[in-house]
Amino acid sequence: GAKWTYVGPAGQDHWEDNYPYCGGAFQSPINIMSDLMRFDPTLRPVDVRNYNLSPNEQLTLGNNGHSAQISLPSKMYLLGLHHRYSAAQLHFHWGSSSSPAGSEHMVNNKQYAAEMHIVHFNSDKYSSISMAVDKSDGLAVLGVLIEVGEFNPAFEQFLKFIIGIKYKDEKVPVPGFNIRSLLPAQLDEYYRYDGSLTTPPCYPSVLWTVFRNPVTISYQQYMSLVTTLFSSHAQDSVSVPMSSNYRKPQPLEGRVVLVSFKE
Ligand SMILES: NS(=O)(=O)c1c(F)c(F)c(S(=O)(=O)CCO)c(N[C@H]2CCc3ccccc32)c1F
Ligand SMILES: [Zn+2]
Repeated sequence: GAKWTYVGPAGQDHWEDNYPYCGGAFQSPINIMSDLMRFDPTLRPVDVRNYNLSPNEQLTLGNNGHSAQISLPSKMYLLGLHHRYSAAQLHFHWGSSSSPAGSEHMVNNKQYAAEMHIVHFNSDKYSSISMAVDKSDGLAVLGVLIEVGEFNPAFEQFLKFIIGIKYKDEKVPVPGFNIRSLLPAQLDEYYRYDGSLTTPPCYPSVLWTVFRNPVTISYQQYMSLVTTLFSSHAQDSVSVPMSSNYRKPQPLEGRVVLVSFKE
C-alpha cells in the first residue's frame, strides 16, 4: 500500500486519507481509564501454548520499516478464547532517546516507555493471517507494557541481534527461546476490549488483551531498541531513524474495557 509514517505529511493524522478504517470506529490504541473499566469474573488467565521454543527452532528477526518484528511459528497459540488463535509475529512500539515514552496503550494517562505486541490469528476459521486480518473475529493481540528498569535477559535473546537489522527489509536468524519469558509473571491480570490494528489499514479486527503488569528492560536495552533502527533502506540517500513508532490513543466511543481483576 501507500507509504505511511507516524509523523509528517503521511503521518497518523492523514492515515484515513488512504486507509478509511483508520478514521472509523473501534480504533486502537486507547487510554485505559479506571472509571471506564468493568470487572468481568468470567475472564480466565491467558493460556499460552507451545510458547517455549527450542533453540533448534529458528526465528526471523526483521525490520519491516515500521517496527522490529519476530516471526513466530503457528504451533504457538492462545487457548480459552472462542476460537484458537495461532501466533504470527511479535513486534514493538517505542519512544525516542530523549523521551522514554512510546507505548501505544496508556493506563490512566500514563504512557510507558515501550510496548510489545504478539499478533495471533483465528486459525479455526482462517488459513492465514492475511485472510484473517480484516475479519471482525480475525485477530487476537497480546499487549505487554514495558518500563525502563532492571536488565531483562529474555529480551536480550533477540536484542543482541538487532544490529543486524538496522535498515528496512533486513532480516537475521534468531535461535528459538521461551517467548513466555517476554510476558509478565501474572497472566491473570489484564484489560480486554474490542479494537483494531494500530497501523494502516487499521482494520477493526483485533481482540485486545493488555496485561496489567509491565515488564522491565534496562536503559541500555531501551536505547538499543530506540537508536539502532532506521525506517529507510541501507542504500537510501536519506537515513530515517525509526523512533516514536506509536499511534496516539483513539476515541473509546462508548466501548467498555473489561478487566480480569478487582482493584
Ligand atoms: N500494532 S498491531 O498489532 O496492530 C500491528 C502493527 F503495529 C504492525 F506494525 C504490523 S506490521 O505487519 O509489522 C506493519 C503493518 O502491518 C502488524 N501486522 C499485522 C497486521 C497485518 C498483518 C499481516 C500479516 C502479518 C502481520 C500482520 C500489526 F498487527
Ligand atoms: Zn503493534
